[in-house]
Amino acid sequence: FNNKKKNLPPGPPSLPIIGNFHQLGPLPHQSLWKLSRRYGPVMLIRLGGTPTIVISSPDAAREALKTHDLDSCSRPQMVGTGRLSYDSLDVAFVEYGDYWRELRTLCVLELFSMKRVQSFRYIREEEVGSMIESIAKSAESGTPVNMSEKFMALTANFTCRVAFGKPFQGTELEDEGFMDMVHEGMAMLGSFSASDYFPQLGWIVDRFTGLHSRLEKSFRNLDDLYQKVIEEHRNTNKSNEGKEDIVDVLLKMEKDQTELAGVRLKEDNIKAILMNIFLGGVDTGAVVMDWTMAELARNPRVMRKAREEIRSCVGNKKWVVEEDLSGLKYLKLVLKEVMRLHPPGVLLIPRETIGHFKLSGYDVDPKSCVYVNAWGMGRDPGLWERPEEFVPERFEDSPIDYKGNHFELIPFGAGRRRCPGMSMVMAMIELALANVLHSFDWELPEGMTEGDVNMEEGAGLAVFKKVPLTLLPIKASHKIDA
Ligand code: HEM
Repeated sequence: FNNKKKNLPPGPPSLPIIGNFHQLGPLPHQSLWKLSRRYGPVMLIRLGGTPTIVISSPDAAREALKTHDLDSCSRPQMVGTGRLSYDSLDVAFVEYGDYWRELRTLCVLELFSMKRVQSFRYIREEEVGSMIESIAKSAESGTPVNMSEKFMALTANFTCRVAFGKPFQGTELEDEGFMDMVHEGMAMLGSFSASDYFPQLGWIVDRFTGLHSRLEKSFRNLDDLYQKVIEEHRNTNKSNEGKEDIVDVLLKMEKDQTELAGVRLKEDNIKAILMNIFLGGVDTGAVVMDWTMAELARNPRVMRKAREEIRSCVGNKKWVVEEDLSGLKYLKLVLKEVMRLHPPGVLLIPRETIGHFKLSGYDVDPKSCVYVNAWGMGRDPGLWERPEEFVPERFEDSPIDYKGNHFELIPFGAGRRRCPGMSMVMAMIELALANVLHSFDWELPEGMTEGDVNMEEGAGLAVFKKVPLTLLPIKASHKIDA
């Protein structure tokens, strides 16, 4: 009766019990985009018993994430995210409240501040340097490079050094299977657990399908890893003025008896924050670089133009350094175009509504789940000319950027839950790509043409290239000073 009085958003009919689950398919962002072409930019579906609003237009996204920011800024509490965040002690998946507000402030001011990003500059330069040197070996022997692997190792090394003070490659982190743990953790965060949607009986399904034990195993592996690193930090009396890693900062806060929402910060809070850094930072940065090189390999004109800009700006210097980056205008346009076509978090991180509000004239109830289809908006022919084509010039005289103010391009989200790691990750991505293009010319492996570059997407919390990208590096023909 109540629903009859409400003006609910349109949406596809749903089945009893499962709702619209059967319509999600292996790549839900693509299926939801197709459905929203039919039902409109504010669409209501049901996932099990959860009403879910799917937003697919910049106007509706602005309304939800800016006008009604406070009403839509919580997160749904899920089994996977709850377990891996030590019962919601993290910043990304915890529901809205005092704890989130205080932890978020701490992240913005302390952990991911510009000052902190700058303090990690030497790590970015060293890690990009070692990646370029390892690619140079393949160039010398004429061997194609698996770029997807290279970028993943780069972001993993960078993130481990930033957080733990040591890289992942060549340390026990590599031997203990750190990368597998991160990927499994990402899979668990992105998994659809039956308990989330069918509270009464879902747990039986989760036990039957093995999801429950997989999640427990993933939690235990990650927990052991954090524990070891925390103990190592406690046991070494290092004086690392100016070279503090994130664990150092968090342990200092614990020692200073820092409180979050009236509760003292403890080991579990530290571990939950580390989870956000690893599971938020490793895959996302790597997939952006991977998609960039794939698009450049398919579009030699763009590759040439980006490379020429870098080389004319940097000249004969061996390395592109951070001071050079502000001059690389075209590279920045290339990255906007990559974020348009390949935002890693295709549906952002789901929100949960707190209060009732009207969205484009429709009623949205509290406790509804909200997905924003950033991927769909990036490919909407009503918003972009020839949307499937890779044309960085479209941003040339446009004010649009990806920082959360232009709702047609929001790979980092918008509003109060916008990504706090943006500056940290973009500094790494720009430096790495600029050096990759400066040091080498890139060719497709023998027998391949531009049209053969596979652009299929693989399902995951960060949507990756299904087929890894392999390219042949040729040492740059221009003279580079040693
Ligand atoms: C290209 C790389 C990245 C992309 C595309 C990305 C994207 C996103 C998105 C879409 C959200 C949700 C925003 C919203 O709900 O409006 C988010 C949240 C978040 N991201 Fe990122 N992210 C990236 C890298 C990182 C890195 C490197 C870190 C940490 C070092 C990080 C930490 C976080 C955290 C902690 C949140 C939760 C914020 C909150 O709920 O208050 N992200 N990110």
